[in-house]
Formats: sequence, structure tokens, C-alpha cells
Amino acid sequence: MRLPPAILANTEEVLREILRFSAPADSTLSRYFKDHPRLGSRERGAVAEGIYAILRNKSFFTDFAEAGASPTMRRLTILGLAEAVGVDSLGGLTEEETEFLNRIQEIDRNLMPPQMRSNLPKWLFDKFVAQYGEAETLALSHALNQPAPLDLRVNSIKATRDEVVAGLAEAPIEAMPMPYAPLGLRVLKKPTLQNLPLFKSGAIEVQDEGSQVLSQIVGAKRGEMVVDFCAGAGGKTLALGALMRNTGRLYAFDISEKRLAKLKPRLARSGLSNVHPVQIAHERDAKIKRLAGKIDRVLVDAPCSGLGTLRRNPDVKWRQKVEAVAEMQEKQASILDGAARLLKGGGRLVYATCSLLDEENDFIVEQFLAAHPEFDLVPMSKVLAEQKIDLEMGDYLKLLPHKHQTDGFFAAVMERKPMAPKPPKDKPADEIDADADE
Ligand SMILES: C[S@@+](CC[C@H](N)C(=O)[O-])C[C@H]1O[C@@H](n2cnc3c(N)ncnc32)[C@H](O)[C@@H]1O
Repeated sequence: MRLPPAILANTEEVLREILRFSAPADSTLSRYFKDHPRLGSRERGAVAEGIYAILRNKSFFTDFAEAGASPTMRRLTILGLAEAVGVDSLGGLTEEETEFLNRIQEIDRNLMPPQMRSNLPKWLFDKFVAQYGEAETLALSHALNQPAPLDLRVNSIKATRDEVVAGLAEAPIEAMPMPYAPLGLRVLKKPTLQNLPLFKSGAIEVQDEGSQVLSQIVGAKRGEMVVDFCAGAGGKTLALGALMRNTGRLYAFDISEKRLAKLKPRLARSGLSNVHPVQIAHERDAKIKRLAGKIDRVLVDAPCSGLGTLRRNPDVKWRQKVEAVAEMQEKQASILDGAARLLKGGGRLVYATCSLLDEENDFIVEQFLAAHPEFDLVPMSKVLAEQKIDLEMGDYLKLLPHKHQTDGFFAAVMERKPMAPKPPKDKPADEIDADADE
């Protein structure tokens, strides 16, 4: 069935706003839908998918849209909607526009210059080529320009993976176990989940497989003291709390009250009672000091450029700036430094990002280790073997959309060396040393 011609006007209207890049595309879209309550769910879906298709393919769509008689914005809209819903579902095109679309469909995209084929801004294309080489950059950018699949995490304190597969089948929703995340399921279509009893009861959460693997490698165990330093809306917090079997104490820190507020309803659904959300002012907050040297595991899921999530947030590549990456590095180093104080001897510190740039990843970890001889790197190959995750990695976890079909993620695990016992208060330190020599 064809979409009503008015969809073209709606998409063009919201596109104009989104291309100003003054706010994230998903929040602009939500606001637009709230202001246009008459749009049905099929129409809303078409507008959103059309916008995302334009953001994913902006470089070559813009190039084509600029050549022709009708206004560029209208042509961009037509290209995006045709890509998202198919030419046959589009109503209200003029003859000239239909011809334009047919011409574009015949173009072999492989003949375009590499940067245009990648649909990345020049600064980012250059950075990726320097790091991955041109052939891999093209494979990576191709994967980043596809919509992400829908991944679920089974909440192991509420259900098993098999029970969830059976429950989804009744809906009927087909779901496949995922290769790396032991509690992960990939849903083949994209059904609405919010009204399913499995969702309402907290037996499932939406979470990318890469994000699930990252929670798993923290290695949090029953009864431990754990800190999720940059918990946000709690995607990884919830996974950690379940891995701890709802025991011990899991602090969810973040500076953002708004993000922590989003964690609350998810927490209520999850049935976890071991999670303690705490808003902190910054990474040196006095609330953190009280826990110094007492924590078994700390996850720093650091704020980053977010370039690993382009499948979901294609606007990020156009909104992100090269200068912002440098600013981000300073923040990442400072947060990692602040979080490291929490660990007890033998405790593990996990640094993670959803960035694909070495400068936010390897570089931050190497700089940290050089300044903190009290920490040793635990090779990721060892950590993955401990967790029985069948992934080939060296020192670090580097999940890549074109290789692992996940969002792009980086993680490193560092272990604090055992601490020297503190001298008793009534005995001077040099006396303790003399005793130890005997
Ligand atoms: C990558 S997001 C975290 C995503 C979250 N862990 C999840 O799995 O959904 C980074 C978070 O770091 C928070 N943040 C930024 N600066 C911080 C700081 N100095 N201390 C703690 N959290 C901070 C941001 O508010 C944001 O929620």
C-alpha cells in the first residue's frame, strides 16, 4: 500500500530541522511526532526511516540532489524515503521526480570516490584510513551505514534464554541466540516490544550484543562491591546487577540526573535490589572518596565520540567535530584516574568506550598504565577465556560492526597489584620494615 503523499512534506519539514544539527536526530524526531499526533505509526515509521536513510547516505544523496530542477531538500527527501520504504510505496511524485529516482537507482555506487562511498565526513574518513587502511575503512563504513539489528538481553534473575525464546515464539516473534553474549538474543524483525508480558515483567531488556559482552568482561561476581562509574540510563548496570545474582552492592554513578532518572523504571522492572544510583558532581566528588580502596570491580564506560554507534545514531558523524575528540580525551583520562582510586588490591578496572578511534581507546589506556605502575593490564584474551566467550582478541577488546555484527566497542581490563599492608598506627613505618626483614 502506498504512503500518503503528505509524508513527503512531513519528512522534508523535519529534515530541515535535523540538518541544522543543533540537537540529536532522535530527540528532534520525537518532538516532531509529539507535535503531529495525527501521524499514524506506519507514517511515523516511514518519516523516521527516511530521515535515517538520508543521514546514513548524506554524502552521495547530496551530490545527486544538487543536480536537477526541483529544490535540493525535496530531492534529498525523495531519495531518503525511496531508500527506506522502496520507490513503489511512495505516492505524490511528479514524472520528473520518478525519472530522477530511476536514474539514481542505475548508478553503480562502487564507481564513486572512496570518501563519498564511505558517506563519512572528510576528517573522519582520513582518521579511519590512517588507522584501519582504506579497504577496511570502506568495509567498516558500509557496516556503520546499515541499520542495527534488534538485540535483547535475557534478565537471568527472571528467566532463562530458552524460556524467553519460547515466550517470544508465542507472540509470534522469532529470536536467535547470539554467538558472543551468553544471554543475548537477536530478533529477526523489529516488533514493538513494550507491550509484551516478557518486557513488562523485566525478563528482557534491549541491549546490543557488544554492550552485553562488555558487561560480561567486567567479571562481577556474587557478593562483590562494584561501581559502574558512568552508568547513564543503566544499560550495563542492569546486566552487571544480574551477573552478581542480585547480591553484593553495585553503585551506579553518573553526573547526569536526567540519565540516572531513566535508570529508575528499568531498575524497578528488573527486580534488582543490589543497585544504588548515586549522582556525583564530577570524578573527584567526595562521595567517591569514601569508597576508595574498597571496590572489587569498576567499570568506566567513558563519555566518548560515540562513533561506534553510527548504525543507530547516523547523525553523530555529522554532528561530531575533530576538536571535540581532543576535549573528550582529557575527560576520559581524568575520569579513569578518578575511578582508579576506588579499587582494592587485586580489584579490576575496566575502561570502555563506544568509539572506534585509537586516540580515545588504546592511547588513554597506555597513558594511564604509564602513570599508574600499581595497575597491570590483563590481556583481553585471558579475560575472554575466563568468561568462556569465543572471541579472538589480543590485549584489548575491539568489537567492529563489519566483523562482529555489533556496535563498535573498545575495552581494556587492568588489575590493581596487591596493596602493601598498612603499618599499625602506633608503630613507625621503618620499624615495620625492620620486622619484615627478620
Ligand atoms: C557512554 S555513556 C554511558 C552509557 C551507560 N553506561 C550505558 O550502558 O547505558 C557515558 C556517561 O558518562 C557520564 N559522565 C560524563 N562525565 C562523567 C563524570 N565525570 N563522571 C561520571 N559520569 C560521567 C555521562 O553523563 C554519560 O551518561
